[in-house]
Amino acid sequence: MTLSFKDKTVVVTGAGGGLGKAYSLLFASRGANVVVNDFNKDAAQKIVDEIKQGGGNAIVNTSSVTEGEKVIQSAVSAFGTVHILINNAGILRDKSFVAMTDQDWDAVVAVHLKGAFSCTKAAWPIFRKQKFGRIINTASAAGLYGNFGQANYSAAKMGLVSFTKSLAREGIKYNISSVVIAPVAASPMTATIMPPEMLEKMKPEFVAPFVAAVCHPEGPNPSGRVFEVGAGFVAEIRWERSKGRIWKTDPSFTPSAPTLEIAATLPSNPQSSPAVRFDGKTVIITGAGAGLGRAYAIMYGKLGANVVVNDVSDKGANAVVDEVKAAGGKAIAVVCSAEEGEKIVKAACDAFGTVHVLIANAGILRDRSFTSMSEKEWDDVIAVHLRGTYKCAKAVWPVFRKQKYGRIVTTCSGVGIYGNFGQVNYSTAKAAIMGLTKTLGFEGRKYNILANVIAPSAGTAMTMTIWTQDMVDAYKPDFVAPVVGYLTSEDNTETSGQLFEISGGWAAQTRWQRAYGYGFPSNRALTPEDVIAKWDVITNFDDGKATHPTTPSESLEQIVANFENTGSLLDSAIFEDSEDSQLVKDAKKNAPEDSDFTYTERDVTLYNLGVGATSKDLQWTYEGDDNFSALPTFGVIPQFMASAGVSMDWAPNYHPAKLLHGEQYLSIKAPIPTEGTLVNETRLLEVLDKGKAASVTLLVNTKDKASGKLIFENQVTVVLRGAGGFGGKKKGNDRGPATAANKPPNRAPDAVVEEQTSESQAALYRLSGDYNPLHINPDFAAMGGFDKPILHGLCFMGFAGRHVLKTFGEYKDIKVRFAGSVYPGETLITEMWKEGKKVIFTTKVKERGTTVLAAAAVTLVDESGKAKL
Ligand SMILES: CCCCCCC[C@@H](O)CC(=O)SCCNC(=O)CCNC(=O)[C@H](O)C(C)(C)COP(=O)(O)OP(=O)(O)OC[C@H]1O[C@@H](n2cnc3c(N)ncnc32)[C@H](O)[C@@H]1OP(=O)(O)O
Repeated sequence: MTLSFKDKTVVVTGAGGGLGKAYSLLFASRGANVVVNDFNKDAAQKIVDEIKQGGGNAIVNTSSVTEGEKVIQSAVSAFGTVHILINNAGILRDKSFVAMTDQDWDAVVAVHLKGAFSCTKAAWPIFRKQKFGRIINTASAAGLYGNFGQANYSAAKMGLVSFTKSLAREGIKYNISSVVIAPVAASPMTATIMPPEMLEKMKPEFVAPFVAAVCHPEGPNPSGRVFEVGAGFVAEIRWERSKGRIWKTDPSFTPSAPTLEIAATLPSNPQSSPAVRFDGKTVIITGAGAGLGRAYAIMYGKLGANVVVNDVSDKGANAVVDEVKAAGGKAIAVVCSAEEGEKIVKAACDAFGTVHVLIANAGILRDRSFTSMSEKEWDDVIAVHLRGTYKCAKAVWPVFRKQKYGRIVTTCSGVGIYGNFGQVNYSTAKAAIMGLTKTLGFEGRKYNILANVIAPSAGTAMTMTIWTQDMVDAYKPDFVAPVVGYLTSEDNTETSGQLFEISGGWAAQTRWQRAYGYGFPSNRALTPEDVIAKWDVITNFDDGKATHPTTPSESLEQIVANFENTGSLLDSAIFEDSEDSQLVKDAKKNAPEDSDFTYTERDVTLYNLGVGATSKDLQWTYEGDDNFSALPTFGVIPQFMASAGVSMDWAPNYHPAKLLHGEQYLSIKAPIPTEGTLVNETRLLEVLDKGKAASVTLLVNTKDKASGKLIFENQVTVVLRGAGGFGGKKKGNDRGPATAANKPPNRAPDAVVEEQTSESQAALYRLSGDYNPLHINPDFAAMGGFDKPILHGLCFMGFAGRHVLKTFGEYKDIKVRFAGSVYPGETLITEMWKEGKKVIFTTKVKERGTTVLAAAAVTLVDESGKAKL
């Protein structure tokens, strides 16, 4: 299936370069009408020109994304409607939090959050009416995990994650999907912060196909879900919550209560000693006039704190001040919006000298379906929650830094984590707070400032309207407060940048869980169809390989590792006729994703049989034999999947049926284990242009996984017939014994062994891991120019290796050139010449007189032929 976007109109914001450009070009190439939005008219025009030259339809739009109506109207005017909106526009104003200005904060929040809101809001009625709409929002690893120097950007980007989730819930009825991606791609924006070698590997063209795949009406429809995409790597990421802990919710539930498994039926919570206290500590709580804020204030009062009770309600704040005083604490009221962070912090310092703890708790609700949500309802919620949290954190930050102590708890919500119908504004603001807090967690460490974010559920004035009385009683704010108390105490010396869900005496940690995902080869173009073909892998959390990145750099690890992924022979046409075979599936388990190779005595026996050992040689075919061992040439087996996993697709005119094994060098560094787990390190050594053919040599070091001890070194050369003539280097480097000419001396051979292979030799040998159809499938062999399937090169090398072993004893290396092919059933004649520690040999096919192994030699462990490795 080739995805077409004919008759679809796509609006791409920030499309003048980078990702936006790649989206525009890809959608246009698949037949879509594209609105190339960018404030830079020339850049946008260039892209439109390029699209038109290619026969596509596109227009320029230069409106600001905060004027979404204008952006969407341009699509309607030119093309009648809009089907797909890609909210991609973004700016960076990176600064450490201490140096960040309100302008830096506001500009980033405006372009990313308000811009996405505004464009989506304008497209929404059109999507609803036509019952089709696809929205792509652009987050970032900085948003998912927080990032040093990006408090503004992390907040905005994380806000978009929940924006997407809430839109997904609202859009489902109208076939409007929204998906959020955290892309890693080179763009004019990232060019300022990444080295050129990395940028080269992170082409925006590796992100665009994913976006096209999920926007297509027949593509996967992962609405509300989050994906990390870059450098050919794609993985879904989702929330994962610990089972958590439950406390008995009686008066013993204090910040000093250690965790318990099951509490309700247990005695009161034991207390830590010394008990957590806040004597002499000043705690600011915003929105403390009622509900959660009030419960916190009273708890801190009881524990001896100076409490700064902030609220917009004069009455509420003063009543709580009285309650705190009654509970034993000192308190003042600061009546103002949480957005007036400086004022609150100044009042705290004036009254108590400094501040030690900030609980950013103030919030409002302006719930409304997205269709009816006004811009004011959006702005007000973002202002109180997000800007309020930012302003208070910002004001308290220099105080905390100076005294090298500070504890912050900010307030998210289950809605911010999971999204909710009718709360697009609230969920966005709440998630953005999470992004901000994670960044504060990073930036604060050095100054002993710990910042955590909580998602509490409690019966408050805000939830009263939607909860039953039973629920309100069971989920008292008092049952959230002790966890907040602990997190902001001196007892917490470690936990920072974390998210906790807390409710009714229960608390759990929530973190990202990322599917292991799929790495597409980073050396060839990715298509939307490729993405769809691997969808199950991209979204598989259940294969035991999911990861838990916690920082942007941990997130990048797999993405950067994919730079080296040049594809797999197993994924290319070479094995395509065996696609459904269980053998191939099993083989794939070993490589190339992880290059481990685990084997048992059964595998050793199977190999030995595959290269001609029989039940007459019990040491090779019976694991119960005292001398049971692998033949030395078994050393080519553990590395096979790793080297076969290197794609050759980049070679000009490459055809898998035309690939032949050209040479093999194996050096045995240690006695060969008869079972175990080895690990392979593969590296490209050489690509030569031999005129008609290309020759490619790889080096694979195979080590014992547990000890790291080197067991084998292999050098593998393949000849790609028909893939030469690309103007490459013709002569290779001298690689010592791996390239030695090994000419037989001018005398009759010292020994000769003759042995017939069986008709089923290749069928047996392939079970050791080389499932190349060239050796079993007559049609595939015909494509390669053979009348019938040929024997594996490594199989007849194994025969010859056994001939030398039987005649002259153990060797520590072997090198051969595959000079001709062998058909299963043919007779091999190995002629050998002993030259000191070396045995030079050649192998011929008796029936045709053809030399099939040339320039071949082994180095004996010892000249006597008796010594073992
Ligand atoms: C990374 C992947 C991991 C491994 C995957 C392996 C998958 C397996 O399933 C594949 C197999 O097992 S295939 C079976 C075993 N191999 C064969 O049957 C190939 C036999 N060899 C031939 O047919 C020819 O030698 C042939 C066709 C190879 C060359 O013959 P000609 O074209 O006639 O070459 P010639 O004119 O003599 O020489 C041209 C230049 O090529 C070099 N050369 C020749 N034979 C070579 C060989 N076997 N290996 C490497 N280089 C070779 C010559 O030196 C010459 O180079 P220059 O011009 O610089 O002197």
